[in-house]
Amino acid sequence: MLRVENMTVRFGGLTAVNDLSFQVEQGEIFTMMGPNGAGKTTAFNAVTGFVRPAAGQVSYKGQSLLDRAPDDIAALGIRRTFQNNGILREMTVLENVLTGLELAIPHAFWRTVVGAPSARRAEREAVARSRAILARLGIAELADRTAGDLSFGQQRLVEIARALVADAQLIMLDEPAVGLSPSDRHQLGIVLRGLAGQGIAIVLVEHVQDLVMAVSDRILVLNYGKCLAEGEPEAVRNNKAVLEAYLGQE
Ligand SMILES: Nc1ncnc2c1ncn2[C@@H]1O[C@H](COP(=O)(O)OP(=O)(O)OP(=O)(O)O)[C@@H](O)[C@H]1O
Repeated sequence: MLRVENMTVRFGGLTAVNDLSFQVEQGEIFTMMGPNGAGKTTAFNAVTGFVRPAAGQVSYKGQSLLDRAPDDIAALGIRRTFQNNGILREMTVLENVLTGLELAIPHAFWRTVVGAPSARRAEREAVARSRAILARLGIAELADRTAGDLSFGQQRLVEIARALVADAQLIMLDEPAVGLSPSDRHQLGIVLRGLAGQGIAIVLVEHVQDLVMAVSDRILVLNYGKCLAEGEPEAVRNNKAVLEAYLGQE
C-alpha cells in the first residue's frame, strides 16, 4: 500500500533520513521508533509531503507521492496527526470532525460554511457521517462538547475521527501517546487494533513502549536516520543492536 524505497532527506549538511526503505500493507500497524533526533518525524513528513526527499521513491497504491503537495496526498486517503495535538480547542468535537471533510468534499463544505440553502442536504449528510464516525470510536456522546475541555485521550480519538471521516485508508499518527494515562493508552491501543481489523493501515511514530509493543504488527527502529532493525515486536525487543542503541537505555 505504502512503499518507501531508499529515501534520503537532508537539511543542509545534515542527513536526517538515510537510505530508508519500508512498506506498509493494508490493515497493518507499522511503528517507527528510535532515539530523539533519529529521523522519525522527518520520515513521516517526507511521506506526507511536508518535506521533500533528496533521493528515493515514495508511492501509495502504485502512485508516486513525490512532488505532491500535502493536501493532494491527504486527498488520496492518507491522513496524519501532528505531534503537538492538532485539535481545534474552541470548537466542538463535531465541528472538529467536520473539518476533516473539507478536503474530501470541498465545494459542499464551503457552501455549508457560507450557509447557502442548496447546501443543507450536504450539511446533513456530513453531520450524520461525522456522528457515525464518533459512534464507531465509542465517543458519540462527546459530539457537542468543546474539544479543548476533553482529556488528552479523548482528544486523540477526535483527531482519529477527523482522519476517518474523510475515508482515510492510511492514518499516520505522530506520538499519539504523549500525555496519555496508562488506561487512555490501553484504550487507544484497542481503537487502533480495531481500525486495523477493518483494513485501515496505521503508521505510528511513538516512543511509548507499552503501546508500541501491544499494537504493532511490525516495528522499524531508526538510529541516525538509518534502519537499525525491522521486524515483529518480540524480535525487535530482543535485537542486540536495538538494545544497545535505544531500548536498553530505559
Ligand atoms: N526542518 C529542519 N531543519 C533542519 N534540521 C532538521 C529539521 N527537522 C529535523 N531536523 C533535524 O533532523 C534530525 C532528525 O529529526 P527528527 O525530528 O526527524 O527526529 P525524530 O526521530 O522525530 O526525533 P523526536 O523523537 O525528538 O521527534 C535531527 O537532527 C533534527 O535536528
